[in-house]
Amino acid sequence: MRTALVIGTGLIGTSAALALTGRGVTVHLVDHDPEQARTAAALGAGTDQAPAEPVDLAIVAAPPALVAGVLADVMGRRLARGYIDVASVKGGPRRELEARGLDLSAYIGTHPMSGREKSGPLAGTADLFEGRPWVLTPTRDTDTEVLNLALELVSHCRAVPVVMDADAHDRAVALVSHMPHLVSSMVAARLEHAEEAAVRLCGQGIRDVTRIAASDPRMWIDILSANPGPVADLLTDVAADLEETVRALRALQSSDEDKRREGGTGIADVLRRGNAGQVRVPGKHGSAPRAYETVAVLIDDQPGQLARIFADAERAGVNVEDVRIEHATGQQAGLVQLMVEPRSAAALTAALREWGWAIRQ
Ligand SMILES: NC(=O)c1ccc[n+]([C@@H]2O[C@H](COP(=O)([O-])OP(=O)(O)OC[C@H]3O[C@@H](n4cnc5c(N)ncnc54)[C@H](O)[C@@H]3O)[C@@H](O)[C@H]2O)c1
Ligand SMILES: O=C(O)C(=O)C[C@]1(C(=O)O)C=C[C@@H](O)C=C1
Repeated sequence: MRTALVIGTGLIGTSAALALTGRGVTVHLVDHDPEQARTAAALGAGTDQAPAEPVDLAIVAAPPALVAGVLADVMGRRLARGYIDVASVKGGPRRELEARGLDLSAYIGTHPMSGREKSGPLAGTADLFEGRPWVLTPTRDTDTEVLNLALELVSHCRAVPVVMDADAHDRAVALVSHMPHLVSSMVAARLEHAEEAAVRLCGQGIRDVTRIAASDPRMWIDILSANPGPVADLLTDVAADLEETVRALRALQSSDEDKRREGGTGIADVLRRGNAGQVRVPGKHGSAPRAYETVAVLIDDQPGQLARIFADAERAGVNVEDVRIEHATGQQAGLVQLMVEPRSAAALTAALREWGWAIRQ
């Protein structure tokens, strides 16, 4: 691929454009708000000048409800050899395009399974998709050349291509993205009117559970409106679990010993099933989750501290597999948790301690 056109230069469009530009592709950027395209261009994602001739691949990264209309427009103007969108839902946009009577041989619906709770070009990063699944939904009518262009994009973004049927995709993301998003919002909603004395105690647990609740509601209304059935079915199952759990907790309040035992069994059951589901969440690069050991380092909230820790880990010959940072409330300090292979943990701890880092258990 030599040239691409990104339409919608928000978080996803800018991230893809940054990755493509980094691999030598000439990327043209357009947005319904020209200021967003200018910002993406200023970040090094490409040029906001229109292409003089059709590009190899047009990537539509507009909000889900607008995707079919934008695609129909760019396909009608023959702006590219191949067309993809990156919307979080796949069945609806395809049906809308079919209803418009368009020839869809040059189109593939796609969905990178990576994002952030932040929107706009400033949130974009070239490595956003690295190691993440990127779903492609070709049909038997799809041009091979267009499928190859889409695969090249996925490869430039260092993502992992996964081919699926559009409706199967929508059912799958209802489980792994859309239902969890609503549950996160519902947990976060409990905090809206909570007492400050409670809210100030927020630790990492609630941060993990509520991060995605900070996402743009307009985008999520589009997503959920395009996939209501599968999400409602899953929430019905969650509601049944909630009911069981409330019953078990009430039983734990009982003065009757048998009832308390029953309650304990009910709670243990939901926690056990949670463990069993959680271990199925794939680890980094889609591989099976691995047990890493954590080396925890207390740092001052000063510029450059993180870069120095990573440089020291490299100096110690240890690969950091994952990292998590906890900011201590009201203090200029943070706890950096470096996840490493168990066999490297002792060596890294010793090296960092020797080089003056404050190691915490
Ligand atoms: N945010 C995520 O985590 C995530 C992850 C994977 C896929 N997606 C999908 O990617 C797409 C973009 O999401 P985002 O998070 O980048 O949103 P965003 O709000 O950051 O960016 C969307 C951009 O589209 C522009 N836009 C709106 N209408 C347009 C139009 N008619 N023509 C051209 N541009 C238009 C907006 O001005 C904005 O710059 C959505 O379809 C979303 O479902 C999002
Ligand atoms: O990590 C996040 O912030 C996301 O919400 C990303 C996430 C997800 O659910 O994994 C959200 C919606 C997208 O369609 C794809 C990815």
